[in-house]
Order: sequence, then structure tokens, then C-alpha cells
Amino acid sequence: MTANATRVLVLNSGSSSVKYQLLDMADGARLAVGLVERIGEETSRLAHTPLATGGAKREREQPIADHEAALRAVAGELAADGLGLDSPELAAIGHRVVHGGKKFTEPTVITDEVTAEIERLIPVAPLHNPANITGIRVAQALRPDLPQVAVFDTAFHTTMPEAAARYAIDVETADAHRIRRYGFHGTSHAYVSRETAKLLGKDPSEVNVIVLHLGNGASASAVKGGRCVDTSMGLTPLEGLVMGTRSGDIDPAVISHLARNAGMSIDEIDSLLNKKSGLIGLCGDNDMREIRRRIDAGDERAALAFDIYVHRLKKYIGAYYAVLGKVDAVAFTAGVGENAAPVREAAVAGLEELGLAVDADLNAVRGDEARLISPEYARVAVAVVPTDEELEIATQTYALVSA
Ligand SMILES: Nc1ncnc2c1ncn2[C@@H]1O[C@H](COP(=O)(O)OP(=O)(O)O)[C@@H](O)[C@H]1O
Ligand SMILES: CC(=O)OP(=O)(O)O
Ligand SMILES: [Mg+2]
Repeated sequence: MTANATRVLVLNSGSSSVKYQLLDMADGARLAVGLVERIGEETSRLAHTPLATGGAKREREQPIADHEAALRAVAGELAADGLGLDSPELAAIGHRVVHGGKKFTEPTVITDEVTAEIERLIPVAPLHNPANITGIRVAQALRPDLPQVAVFDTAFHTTMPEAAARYAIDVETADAHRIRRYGFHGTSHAYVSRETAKLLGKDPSEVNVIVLHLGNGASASAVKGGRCVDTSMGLTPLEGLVMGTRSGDIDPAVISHLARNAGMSIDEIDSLLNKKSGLIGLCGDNDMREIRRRIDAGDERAALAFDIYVHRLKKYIGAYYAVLGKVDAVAFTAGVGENAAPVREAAVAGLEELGLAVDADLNAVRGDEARLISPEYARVAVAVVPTDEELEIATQTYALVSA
């Protein structure tokens, strides 16, 4: 790495999208940000903003067949602004990797062995790890000389005690198949819990925080003095909260019931629970904006989907309150958590006895900054804390390669 190589490109490859950011770690400046959505569908959308040049956001709709094509399109956009992957100022490429199993507890420089291990974990992150591997392969092909770093969603949760991480099933079977609760969105839970402490003017070691990461995938975590002690996702990102297209918690017997009585194959049941459940399964929409519009227009199915979503969320707030014993803050983050005031209001409603309340005026404020939405008198702070997985991945990547 040359002395003036201070830039990091972060690739966050999701099941049908790629989010990316180019950052200069010398001053934390964001040089470019962008997103490719609906990969594999008839019309994919690419949005690219070259912040470094002050250029306007460029948006294009075009068919993008797969993640490889998406990443090559991203490389083309960056190159068009003189920010291409061939830049000598690039120090590393940081990759979000969703499942790192038990093995990866820290950001890791990617070798062939590391890629092989990420590949081995595909059965437990079928929507995510394949896209992450494609991102790694394309980036390696474009810059074989550069360190590629994997930052794992699971890493922050490896501090969970066995009582939280183990399922109550036969120990030998569980261990033989590495069945345990790993948890995901860890980069976000780590970043948001730290930012929440900052908002309270405290050190992370002094505060207990419940983080509610509500995006398309959604998870809750209980963070005690900066360390994760419980989280709602498990072996895979299917457990826990109601999500855009995933069921979250169900009685595991539903699976054998469907196999025996509905003639469904394991793959069909897997697809039902991961892709046709959650909000989309309940009301046909997975976007909270659309669901709110339908509720305002008197749609009962949308209203019930919203109620089920919020009911589960409230149960997890109560559960993690009990796990932590004392709670200093509840932080809402990601697309729904940062933007959907009605979700925040409904999730906290009725919890005054626990010291939790939301101030209607503060909750209605929109903005990009971390902010409190609880009234002055409340014992527990309720906050909206925008997440920044890409910045956190860049920070961890740069720390590793510049050490
Ligand atoms: N203004 C808004 N109001 C309500 N919900 C929103 C708003 N903007 C985004 N969302 C919700 O956020 C979701 C996307 O969240 P995001 O964190 O970007 O998800 P992911 O990273 O999993 O793709 C959307 O599906 C939508 O439900
Ligand atoms: C792990 C996970 O659910 O990620 P996402 O929310 O990006 O789908
Ligand atoms: Mg996300």
C-alpha cells in the first residue's frame, strides 16, 4: 500500500441489490455513493452520485442480469468520474459478508481459504452469501493486487452467551451441523449502539441499548456495555421480527405440517418463509410507505399486517428489557426505523410503566441526524439513529490494512 492510498471502496451486496460507497479515510469524505436495485428483474435501476466532483445523481433503468453485471456497471460509473478501481489512491475494497459462522469474529483479509469458508456457509445464508462471493470475485478480478477485506454481519454477535446462542435441541445434533444462533446486521447493531451512547453523552461501556434494525430484513439486539448479549436472528436471517418478505418467528412444527399436509417440498417451504411471508405475505406489499398509504385509505389487510409487525416488535422490546435488566436507550434504525414514525409510536405505545414513551412532535421530525424522540421525563431514551453499514465497513477495513 502506498502512503497516499487512503481510499476504501465498500461493496454491500444484498440478495437483489448492491449498495456501494467510496470513502477517503484520511478525512472521512464520501467520494461516491450508489445503489443497483432489482438485479435479475426486467428493469434494474442504477443510481450513482459522484460527490467528489459535485456532480448530480445519475439514474438509469436497464436490465442487469446478475451481480457480476451489476458490479461491472458500478465500476464503469466510478471510472466515468475519474474514481475508477484502477486508482492508485485505493487502499482496499471492503465487502459486507452476511454469514461468517463461528469462525470469523473480526474483519478478515480475504484469501482463497476465506472465500472457501464463506462458500461453505451458503446453506445458512442462501439469499446473501452467494452475492457476497460474487462481489469478492469481481473485485479481485478488477484489482488482484489490492487487499480485499471481509466484514461479517455475524461478528458483533459472537459475544452472545451460550444461554442466548444455543437452541434447546439435542446437543450432538446441533454441534454436528453447527446449528446455533449467529445473528446478523452486526455491523449496524455495533455502529448504532455506539452512536446511541454518543447521543447520550456516554461511553458505550456505560450504557445498555436495545437496537431495532428495521430494513427489508429486520433484527433486534440487546447490547450491554457495548457487547451484544442477545439478538433476534438465528442460524439464518429468518428468525425473529416480522420482515418485508420473511416470517420471523413461527412454530417450527409449521414446517413439518406443511410438508405432510400441503404436499410442499422443503424448497417450497423455504421459499414461502423467506420470500412470500412477512409483510408481503400478509398484505401483498413489503414497503412500509405503501402499507401506510393503504391504511390511510382504510385497507384492513394492510392494517392487520402493520399490527402483526408492531406486535412482534413490542414483544422483543419487552424481552430484551428483561434480558438487560436496565435499559438506557431504545434505538430505531434502517429504512423503516429511521423513516416510519407510526411504527415507532405504535411499538412503544403502552410501555410507560417501563419508562418508555415517544413525544409525538419529536417523533414527527424528519432528518438525517441521530435524535431523541422521547419526552424529557422518560426514564429510557428513545432515539432515531441512522445506520451507516458502509462507513462502519470502511472504518474496519482501513484499520486492518493500515495497521
Ligand atoms: N419514508 C419511508 N417511510 C416508511 N418506510 C420507509 C421509508 N423509506 C424506506 N422505508 C422502508 O425501508 C425499507 C428498506 O430499508 P433498508 O434499510 O434500505 O433495507 P435493506 O438494506 O434491507 O434493503 C423499505 O422496504 C421500506 O419499507
Ligand atoms: C442479514 C439480512 O437480513 O440482511 P438484509 O437486511 O440486507 O437482507
Ligand atoms: Mg440492510
